[in-house]
Amino acid sequence: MSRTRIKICGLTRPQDVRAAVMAGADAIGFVFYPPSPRNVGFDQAAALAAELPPFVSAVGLFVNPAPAFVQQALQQVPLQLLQFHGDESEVECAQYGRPWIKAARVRPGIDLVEFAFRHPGARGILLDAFVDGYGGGGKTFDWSLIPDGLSRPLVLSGGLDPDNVGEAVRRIRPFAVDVSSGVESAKGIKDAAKVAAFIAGVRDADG
Ligand SMILES: O=C(O)c1ccccc1N[C@@H]1O[C@H](COP(=O)(O)O)[C@@H](O)[C@H]1O
Repeated sequence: MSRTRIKICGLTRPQDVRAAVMAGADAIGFVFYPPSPRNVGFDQAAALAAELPPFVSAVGLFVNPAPAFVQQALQQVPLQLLQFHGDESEVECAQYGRPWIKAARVRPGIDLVEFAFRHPGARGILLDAFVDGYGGGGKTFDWSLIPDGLSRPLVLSGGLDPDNVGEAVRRIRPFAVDVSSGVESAKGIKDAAKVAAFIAGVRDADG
């Protein structure tokens, strides 16, 4: 069984970056979306990214961004991956020439096979619950809506936490999991014990 990759998203403080790294996170996420309570500025994200050791990736999360905004982020912050969490098209996501993943906001009726087909350049398809405000809502979705054989690495997110992530990994066997709300004490403030418990839950399920 391969090791499920783990991204901890919405980091705003250096101590939270260190806690995620110490607990074994593979990637951390910076939210570049001003309406989010987890939004960070480019200078702030660059300082946080400087805390990262080798082989831990920095992911930039965007929601329907203006191209100049993404270009500026790329100039100031060493991002290994872009995460598009809005209504961006394949062309809009691909224009930066960087690896990217695309979030689908899952609710009954969505055709995830067709969604993946519409984003052939995405390195992975991230599945999140359909919530107001595009994401980070701490809400799970009906995992039975996930089709077999999505033909792309699947990143499972949406309302994951230390209590349910083991079941999620055992049932879905995603390539990776992504969490924000479920490891927080307040929005944008990570709880080191919850981060450690979340990662332990994934590792336990990996077997
Ligand atoms: O974290 C945010 O504030 C956010 C804002 C806008 C779009 C996405 C956002 N976060 C992503 O949402 C999912 C689910 O988060 P949660 O664990 O349910 O809180 C996750 O992929 C975050 O990266």
